[in-house]
Amino acid sequence: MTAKIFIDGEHGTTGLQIRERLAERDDLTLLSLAMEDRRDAGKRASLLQEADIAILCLPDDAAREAVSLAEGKGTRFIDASTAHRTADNWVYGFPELTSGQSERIAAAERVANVGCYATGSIALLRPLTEAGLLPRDYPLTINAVSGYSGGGKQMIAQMEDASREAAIAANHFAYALTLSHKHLPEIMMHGGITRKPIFTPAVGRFAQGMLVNVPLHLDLLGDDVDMKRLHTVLSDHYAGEGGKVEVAPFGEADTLGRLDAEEMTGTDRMRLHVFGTKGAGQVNLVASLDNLGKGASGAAVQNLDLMLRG
Ligand SMILES: NC(=O)C1=CN([C@@H]2O[C@H](COP(=O)(O)OP(=O)(O)OC[C@H]3O[C@@H](n4cnc5c(N)ncnc54)[C@H](OP(=O)(O)O)[C@@H]3O)[C@@H](O)[C@H]2O)C=CC1
Ligand SMILES: CC(=O)N[C@@H](CCC(=O)OP(=O)(O)O)C(=O)O
Repeated sequence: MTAKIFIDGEHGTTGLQIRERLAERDDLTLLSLAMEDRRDAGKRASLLQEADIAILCLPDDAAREAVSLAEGKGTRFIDASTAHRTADNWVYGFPELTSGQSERIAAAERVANVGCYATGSIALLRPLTEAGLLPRDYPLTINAVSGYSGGGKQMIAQMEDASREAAIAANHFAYALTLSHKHLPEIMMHGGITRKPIFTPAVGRFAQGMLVNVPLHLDLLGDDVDMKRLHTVLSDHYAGEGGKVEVAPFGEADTLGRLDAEEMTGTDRMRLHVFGTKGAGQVNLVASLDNLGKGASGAAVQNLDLMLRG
C-alpha cells in the first residue's frame, strides 16, 4: 500500500515545489485539492484526515488550524510554517542537527520543518556550541541575503510585476530593521545560544538562493580555537552518511574571490564555508543554500522520506 500524502497549501510557493519533487514517485499517493478549493476548510479537513502524512505549506494560523482539523485521526504532520518550531511536542526537522535527530524525525508524529535562515544559522552554530567552542552567550551577528521567493507568492509578484501598486523596485533591500525576526527563537533554541543575535536579513533580485554569514572574533572563543579547528569541528559533524550538508575544503577563501548567493540554487543541499586569513583572528562562517531547497521544500521531502521509513 502506498502512503497517502496531502500537501495543504499545494498551490503556494513551497507547496508547489514539494509537489514537483513528489510527482513522479510511485511509493506515494498524492491527495490533492483544486486551486479554487484551497481555502475550503471542509474539503481540507477531509483530506487532512485521510492522509497518512500531511505537509503544511501555509501561513502560521492556517497551519495551526490544519492540525486541529485532523485532531484524533492519526495523521502525521510536517509543518513548513513557523508555528511549531519551538513547540515541545514537535520534533525539529533538521536531520543533521545532532546525533539521533534523523531517528527522532523518522519516529515522529509531528515534525516542524526548519526556517530557511535558521537552517543556515543553526548549521553553523550548533556543532560549535555542542563542542564547547562557541560560548552560548557570544554576542553574535548574523547577516544574510535571500532570493525573493522567500517572501512567498506575494513578494514574487512584487518583484516580478512592476505594474503592481506595491511593486518593489529595489534590486537589493534590507529588512527586519527593528532587529526582530520570526526565525530568532528557533535559531536560539536549536543553535544552543542564550544571547539574541543581531540578525540583518536582506533580499536580492534573484528568485532562489541564500547566504547566511556568521562572523566571529577568535579571541572571544576558547584559547586554542583557530580557523582550522572550527573547520574540523564542522567537517566532523557533517561527515555522516546520508546528510545534505557539506563543508567546503579548508583554504578555499584563498582562491575563491567571491561567493555567489545562487551557488546552491536548484539543489536540496547546503554548503558551509569557513573564510578568513590564517592568524588574523577573525573568521566568517557562511552557509549557502537554496531557500526553497534545503531551506524549505527539499528539507520537507528529506523529512518525509525519514518519516516513511520510521
Ligand atoms: N517561500 C519560502 O522560501 C519559504 C516558506 N516557508 C513557509 O512555508 C509556508 C508557506 O509559504 P509560501 O509557500 O512561501 O507562501 P505562499 O503565499 O506562496 O503560499 C501559501 C499558500 O497557502 C494558501 N493559504 C493561505 N491561507 C490559507 C488558509 N487559511 N487556508 C488554506 N490555504 C491558505 C495560499 O493561498 P492564497 O493564494 O489564497 O493566498 C497559498 O496557496 C509559510 O509558513 C512560510 O513561512 C518556509 C520556508 C521557506
Ligand atoms: C525573503 C523573506 O521574506 N523571507 C521570509 C522568510 C522565509 C522563510 O523561509 O520563512 P519560514 O521558513 O519561517 O517560513 C522572512 O524573512 O520572513
